[in-house]
Amino acid sequence: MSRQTIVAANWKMNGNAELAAQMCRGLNDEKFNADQQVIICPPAPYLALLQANISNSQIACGAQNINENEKGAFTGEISALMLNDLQVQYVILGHSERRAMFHDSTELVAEKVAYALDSGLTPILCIGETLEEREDGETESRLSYQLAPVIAKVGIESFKNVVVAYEPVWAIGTGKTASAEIAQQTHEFIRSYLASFDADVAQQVPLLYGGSVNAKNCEELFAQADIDGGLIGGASLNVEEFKKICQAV
Ligand SMILES: O=C[C@H](O)COP(=O)(O)O
Repeated sequence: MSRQTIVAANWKMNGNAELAAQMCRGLNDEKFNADQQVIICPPAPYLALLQANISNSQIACGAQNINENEKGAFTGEISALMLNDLQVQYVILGHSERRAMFHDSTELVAEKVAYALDSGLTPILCIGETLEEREDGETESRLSYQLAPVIAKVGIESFKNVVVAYEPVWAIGTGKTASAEIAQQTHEFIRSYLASFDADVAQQVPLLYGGSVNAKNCEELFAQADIDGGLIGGASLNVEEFKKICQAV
């Protein structure tokens, strides 16, 4: 079955109003494949600016995180309702930087995914192993450990509205991409793990690869059977390079 292909930009804490304007100018007139979605996830202050200036119906915006509460005294946080207000459709959850630096535990990520889904947002759920875990042969157990609480919380049916991004921590921002073979093997495992809950749902979930993807290595990665696109960090800060990546999927 054919799945939606997605190229998502995660600017992390980078970019400015000028990059937002350049990105809109550069991408609005691009022609993408019929089933393709492009998602730009800037820092929250630039969401409204991008939303207002994107005119291509295949480009959507995403946030990089939400709080698991509806509203209240949570200084510095943003809520799903605020994203609804701006008509933002996607939200990255469980990124390894948030798990490592901001204490987003697997249970908290599951809560955030549940809250995002309840609010009509589409979560881009990030999972991935460290280099040590890979070398110790723990990749699969780590990935299932990260997926299991989310499946337990929201149910496998809800994964029809979830995008999963596999991002090996050792490949993020390091210039060391997983080889296409390793990435495919791992994506195949993720799909088979989801299939152990529901085979039909597993076939529908877009699985993105993230970790030092650039205009040179993306084609081989995107050609793999279980890689449905990418979550792009550093290379998404350059409009021309990001365009090439979008065209390669
Ligand atoms: O969310 C994006 C990933 O962390 C990948 O970042 P990167 O492309 O800079 O390695």
